[in-house]
Amino acid sequence: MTAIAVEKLSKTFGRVKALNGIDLSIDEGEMVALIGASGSGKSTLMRHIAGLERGDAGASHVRILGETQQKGGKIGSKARELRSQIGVISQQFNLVNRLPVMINVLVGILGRIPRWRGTLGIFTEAEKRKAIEALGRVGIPKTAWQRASTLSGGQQQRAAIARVLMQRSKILLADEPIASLDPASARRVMDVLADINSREKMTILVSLHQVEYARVYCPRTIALRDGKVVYDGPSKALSNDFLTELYGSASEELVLPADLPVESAKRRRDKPAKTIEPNLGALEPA
Ligand SMILES: Nc1ncnc2c1ncn2[C@@H]1O[C@H](COP(=O)(O)OP(=O)(O)OP(=O)(O)O)[C@@H](O)[C@H]1O
Repeated sequence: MTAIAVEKLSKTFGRVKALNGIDLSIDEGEMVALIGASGSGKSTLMRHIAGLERGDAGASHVRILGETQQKGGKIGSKARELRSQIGVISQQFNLVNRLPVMINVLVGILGRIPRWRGTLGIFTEAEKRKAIEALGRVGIPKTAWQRASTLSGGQQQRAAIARVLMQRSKILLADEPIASLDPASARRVMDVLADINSREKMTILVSLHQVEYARVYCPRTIALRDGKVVYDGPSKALSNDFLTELYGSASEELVLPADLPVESAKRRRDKPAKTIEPNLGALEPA
């Protein structure tokens, strides 16, 4: 089934045409990179797919899992329901710093439990166990009772991914998830995304500045320039020469990190990731 289908989507902010007739289709279970220089429209496209923004009036149509999310600049009647099928992570992590990691992860189920329970922060033992499992899945089960603010950037991003796992959404939109991370943390986050994609079959669209990560982790890349799709195809076909030609002077924005050990990252991706089993007894609050 098609997870994300975008037709003729345009978005104008004042005089800026942020999106200019975008057409794309992503099947369920794909992991696709979205690349482009700063200002090319990546975040704007993500926000439209997430249902957070309406496109210009016209012939546009955005469908999520076969259902209309917006059409001709109007939000569809199923949009709210569809929103729960889309998990979003971003460069900013969006965790509540003063709360324990566990509570931040449990926020992922708020859409599925009675509102009063969410408001009072009352979660069942089974829900808490699931949250710890999700933290185990992203490799940081022992951080469950730490304040979110005490985690490193890479750990915070993995906690944000655990929250999406709790949400049980079918699609994950990751808007520059590794932009503020050092290379080692960035690789760990990308490993986790690749693992979730292969094991949960979660559809992932991940925007990246660093083309090398797209090459290593995503079989397919969609490239934007000035709000238009200028490339949609296999990531391995994206040579530096091709990108320099495609982007001209803007290709400097797509710097390839020299220190990404491509081969070892590939080996890691091919190898099934280890799940760290949580030690529940050791994780009770002090
Ligand atoms: N809310 C807004 N109001 C006005 N202009 C906007 C708004 N959001 C985006 N834009 C403009 O739309 C264009 C695309 O922006 P967008 O943030 O989508 O690019 P991007 O590819 O995600 O860039 P970056 O890699 O720097 O995050 C830019 O020219 C930006 O200034």
